[in-house]
Amino acid sequence: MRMRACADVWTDSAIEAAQRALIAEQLATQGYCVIPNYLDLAAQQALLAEALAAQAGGLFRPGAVGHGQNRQVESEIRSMQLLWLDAQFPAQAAYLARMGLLMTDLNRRLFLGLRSCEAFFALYEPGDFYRRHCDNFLDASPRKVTAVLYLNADWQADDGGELSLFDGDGATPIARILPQAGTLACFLSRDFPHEVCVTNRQRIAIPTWLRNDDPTIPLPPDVL
Ligand SMILES: O=C(O)CCC(=O)C(=O)O
Ligand SMILES: [Fe+2]
Repeated sequence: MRMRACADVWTDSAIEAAQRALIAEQLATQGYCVIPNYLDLAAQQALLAEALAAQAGGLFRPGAVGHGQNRQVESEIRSMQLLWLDAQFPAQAAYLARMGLLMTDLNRRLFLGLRSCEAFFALYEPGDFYRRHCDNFLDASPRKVTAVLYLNADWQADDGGELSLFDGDGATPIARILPQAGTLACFLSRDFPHEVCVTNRQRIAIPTWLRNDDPTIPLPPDVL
């Protein structure tokens, strides 16, 4: 039993290290990557259970777009609900810890200077969408890398809800990613305008930003 446990631990961390190396390589060469099965089934299901419990508790709030006085709930741009991750819950803590390891590795390989991470559950009900936008407009934002983890089992092409990535001028489609449970989509925040197409079924994701600002300066609680 001990041998077995050790082997499992070794295998898991070797897979994670290989995933981190692949993410770094593809961010360096093409600016984005898509990793199916980034999380194993148990970890996916634990995160989904925490998200659904929060939804049942009425903890999600409508998404808003913009900053400060321009901040608004803009249903033309985005229609969804969100809840910031909370490390008091074990599956969320494990996910954030894994993002911490990814940041460290990306810094070592690509010198990105990543220092903090923010992540939220995003809940899209049928008919919801997020029109084309950029997570880091004109490099003014500390968000350097966007990672999005999906939690939706058995997603089919006609369920809609794809993440579409566009080239820098926002005109040419580069990739369409199904929000399949366990898949991680990762891209340089400044370089890829993107949109969430209208979804035909409930769609839950964890958008995550890896940032290069100081984690000791608290983020305003409602900036998105
Ligand atoms: O859920 C996704 O696929 C992407 C979400 C997104 O672009 C965002 O929240 O900024
Ligand atoms: Fe985005």
